[in-house]
Amino acid sequence: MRTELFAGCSSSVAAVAGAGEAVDLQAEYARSAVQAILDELERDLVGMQPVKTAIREIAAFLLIDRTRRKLGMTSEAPGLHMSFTGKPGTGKTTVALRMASILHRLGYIQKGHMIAASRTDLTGGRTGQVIDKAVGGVLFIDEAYYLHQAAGERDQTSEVIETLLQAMENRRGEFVVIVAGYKDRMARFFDANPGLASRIDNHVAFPDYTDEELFAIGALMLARQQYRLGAAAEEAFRRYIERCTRLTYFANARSIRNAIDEFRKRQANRLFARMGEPLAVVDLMTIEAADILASRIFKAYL
Ligand SMILES: Nc1ncnc2c1ncn2[C@@H]1O[C@H](COP(=O)(O)OP(=O)(O)OP(=O)(O)O)[C@@H](O)[C@H]1O
Repeated sequence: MRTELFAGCSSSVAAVAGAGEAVDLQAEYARSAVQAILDELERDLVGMQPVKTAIREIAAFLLIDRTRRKLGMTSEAPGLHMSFTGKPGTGKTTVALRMASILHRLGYIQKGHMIAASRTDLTGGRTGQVIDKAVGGVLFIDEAYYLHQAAGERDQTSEVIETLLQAMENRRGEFVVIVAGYKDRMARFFDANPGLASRIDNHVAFPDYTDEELFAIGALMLARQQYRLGAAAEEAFRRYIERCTRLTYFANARSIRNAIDEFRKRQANRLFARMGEPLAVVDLMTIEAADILASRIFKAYL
């Protein structure tokens, strides 16, 4: 039954030029240097296992596709456009940047840069210019559903989507679009824009971080800047996270980054008040519990 279905297709091994050759996938992989980016992703970003797995799978697919092409095997060009869904601060922009490097190293885009554009950057007849800038790289559109706006603005925004779709068609292979935003709003946006939805082949969901992951992200951010948490500060930071995640404007890792800046400022003021006393390196490095517990978050009724 299956052979009948495929009758007429030259899908036999012998039909491939160089069929006897063995492919050294390891060497192909090493040459692409994609492993380095995946390792960096693993090292620099806490948690996000489903995202890391999805990126690894996309990279594997593209590597195999490239290897097949090198051997002259036919296959349709892979769809490279992507959608990243998740709440604010879950790492979508950060991963999009890494994705741009992966696509570049595998030869799917010429330069590997990323242009981040919001609705304001794209409206007012500017879509073409933005696309020109993105050529050779990735066009990252955060909160893409704002392109689908209230009736009064519909003309402007539908023009953006039309221009984008035209460019995705006519300039295929020249740039990659990554649209990002909240999962439910993106789903509605895709429903309303089937033309765009049908051109996006890769969907990656970014989960919220657990409190433990947020703690590890904070510790990593501090260590990168040569700070450390004093013994009692660890507990204070955990309490901070517990409260922070309950705020309506909580934005995952971004809130943690802001918190760290806040702690650093308080530490600086605490040390400044000790003017005249000698300061040890460890003093300059240490965030104490007091630097955290003075946060407004502990005063607000939560
Ligand atoms: N898993 C992680 N480990 C370490 N740092 C992280 C992680 N996720 C995000 N960050 C850091 O948190 C900050 C916010 O991340 P990013 O801007 O990528 O989020 P986003 O999902 O694009 O947010 P938004 O949708 O609001 O733009 C960045 O400084 C990023 O490096």
